[in-house]
This record gives sequence, C-alpha cells and structure tokens, in this order.
Amino acid sequence: MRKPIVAGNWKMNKHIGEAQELAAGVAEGTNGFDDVEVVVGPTAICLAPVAAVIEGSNLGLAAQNMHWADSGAYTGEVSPTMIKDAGCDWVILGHSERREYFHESDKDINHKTHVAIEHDLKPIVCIGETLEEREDERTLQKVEFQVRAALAGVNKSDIKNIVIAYEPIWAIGTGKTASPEQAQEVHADIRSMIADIYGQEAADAIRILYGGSVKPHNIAEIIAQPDVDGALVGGASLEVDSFVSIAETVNSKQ
Ligand SMILES: O=C[C@H](O)COP(=O)(O)O
Repeated sequence: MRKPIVAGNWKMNKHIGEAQELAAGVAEGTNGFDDVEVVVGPTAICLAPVAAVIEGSNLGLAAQNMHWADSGAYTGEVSPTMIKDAGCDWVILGHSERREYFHESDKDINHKTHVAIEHDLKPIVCIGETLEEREDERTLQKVEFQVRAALAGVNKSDIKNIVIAYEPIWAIGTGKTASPEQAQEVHADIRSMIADIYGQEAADAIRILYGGSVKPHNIAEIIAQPDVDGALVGGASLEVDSFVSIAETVNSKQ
C-alpha cells in the first residue's frame, strides 16, 4: 500500500517570517494526519528557518532544486549537502519552470536524481507535456521519454524512494486541471513503464503525484484515481487553509 504525499511547492514566494508562519500553520493543521505524508518546499533561503519551526512535527522539508556538486565554483547555486544541512529530506527536481527558464536538461535531471539518492534525499522528479504536445497526442511519448531519461542508470532498489510528479505544463498556475481520467491515463502509463523496466514490485511501490492547479475543490476526484498517489501543489500551498484542506482530503483516501 503506497502512502500518499501532498507536497507544497512554494516557488519564489514568502519571506522568512511569512514562510515560518505558513509552515507552523501547516504543521499544526496537519497534526494527526497519519495517512498522508505532508511536505513543504520553501525557497532555499527559508529552508533552515522553516526547519527550525517544524522540528518535531510530521512535516517533510523539500528544496525546490539543488546543484549536483557538494561544493565548488558555482555562483548562486546550493549543494545537496547544504540542503541536507538545512534540514531537507526531499528535493524537487526538474520542475518545468527550471527546465524552461533555467534550461535544465533531462541529462542534468538524471545527474541530480543520482546525486539525491547518493545523499539520501528523496527526489520528486517533475515531468509533463506542453499544450501543443497534448493536442498533437504526444503526451505519453513525452512523459515516457522524460521518465526514462530521469531514471537512466537508477537501481531497482532505489525506485521506492523516488517520487514522480506528473505536471501537465498547460495546467500549472492556469486554473485548468487535467481531468481525473487524463491524469489516471498518464499515471497508469508511467507505472506500467516502471513495471517493464524494474518489475511489478517497483511499479507498485513508486509514488506518482499529480500537479497542476490542484485546489481543495478538485483534489477529491483526482486522488480517487487508482494510480494517483497525491499532489504537488503550487498556488494552493501558499495558504494554510487551502493546503491543509487538500492534505485532509488525501489523508481520508480509502
Ligand atoms: O509544483 C507545482 C506546480 O507547478 C503546480 O502549481 P499550481 O498548483 O499553482 O498550478
């Protein structure tokens, strides 16, 4: 039985005090939710201050990105050992905004996935198609390519610690959510591909999240899909009430 995850990607929002306040509210609001893993993803500068606030709670802490090297001449970057030191146990990799604005390639994301595993950080690897690719019926081809590329060379024993986040790019921040059927089709396809590569046990263990305009009013129908194991939430993770409400619905998934 896969334990679902609700992860909040705060993107470039919230100053330190605001981030601490939000994290404390989420920790309090999700206290006692035993059937969902709740993770918050502040900006790099807020990681340590948020870690201090959520210490002793059940919340996980995710960085939104990391470099692959432990240290060195990489101006502006943050290393895997630094995010661990700040309190992270998770790292979001390959978000479409990183791919688009910072030109992260599938090769970079594969490299970072390996580094995350080596550092005992659980990667949330983001994939997803553009609107044009969906309209051209190339969705499955695109996501299969991205998943294969991200996982190239990853051992079967590590698959259970990797999370895939399917985020159709056209649904991110637009208010347009993939229908539950569209999400299920892609999630099932990814799981069956994992089964082909790593076997059924790995496919049954890997958690696949949906992301893209997830809100309190639509999470129930999305999480009801058999291959949807939770959500990566952007906008709705920036308010305690909406994020806690999403986590509560997922916590109640039968
Ligand atoms: O990482 C989160 C996604 O980009 C979704 O963002 P959104 O919920 O604001 O659409």
